[in-house]
Amino acid sequence: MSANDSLQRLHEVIESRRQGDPDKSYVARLFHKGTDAILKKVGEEATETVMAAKDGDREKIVYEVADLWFHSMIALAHFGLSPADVLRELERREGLSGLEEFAARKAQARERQGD
Ligand SMILES: N=c1c2ncn([C@@H]3O[C@H](COP(=O)(O)OP(=O)(O)OP(=O)(O)O)[C@@H](O)[C@H]3O)c2ncn1[C@@H]1O[C@H](COP(=O)(O)O)[C@@H](O)[C@H]1O
Repeated sequence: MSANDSLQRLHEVIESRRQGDPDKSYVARLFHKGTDAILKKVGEEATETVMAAKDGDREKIVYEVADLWFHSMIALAHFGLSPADVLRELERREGLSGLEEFAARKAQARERQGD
């Protein structure tokens, strides 16, 4: 089973909870609470990831990144998106140097300011 398949399977479980019972499903509960609650969890898990990394705790980093990915996937689904959309964007960037992309973006911004 590839990483893509695992993410897609989790996405399908998340989607299946959209109209679920908030008393029986954590995902359904978060969908029910809405945008702010979902984004708050993404923020919390990102912070916890940073804290685990600052501690250099490799096991905790994996645990917190799993929480972060999971809650980010709920956020994606909430906005009608899926992991496939993110993977497509990462594939689009393949072979594109981050530094070159940054320089091109800066040049574009300078051109816009000159307009
Ligand atoms: N991968 C996960 C997953 N990761 C984390 N969590 C839950 O996310 C919650 C929030 O994590 P926290 O660390 O913040 O825990 P907390 O301290 O209880 O939360 P707070 O009080 O801080 O808000 C916890 O209750 C975790 O159990 C998850 N809950 C569900 N899944 C997947 O989603 C599927 C559907 O879950 P249900 O919707 O509950 O059926 C499951 O089968 C799993 O595959």
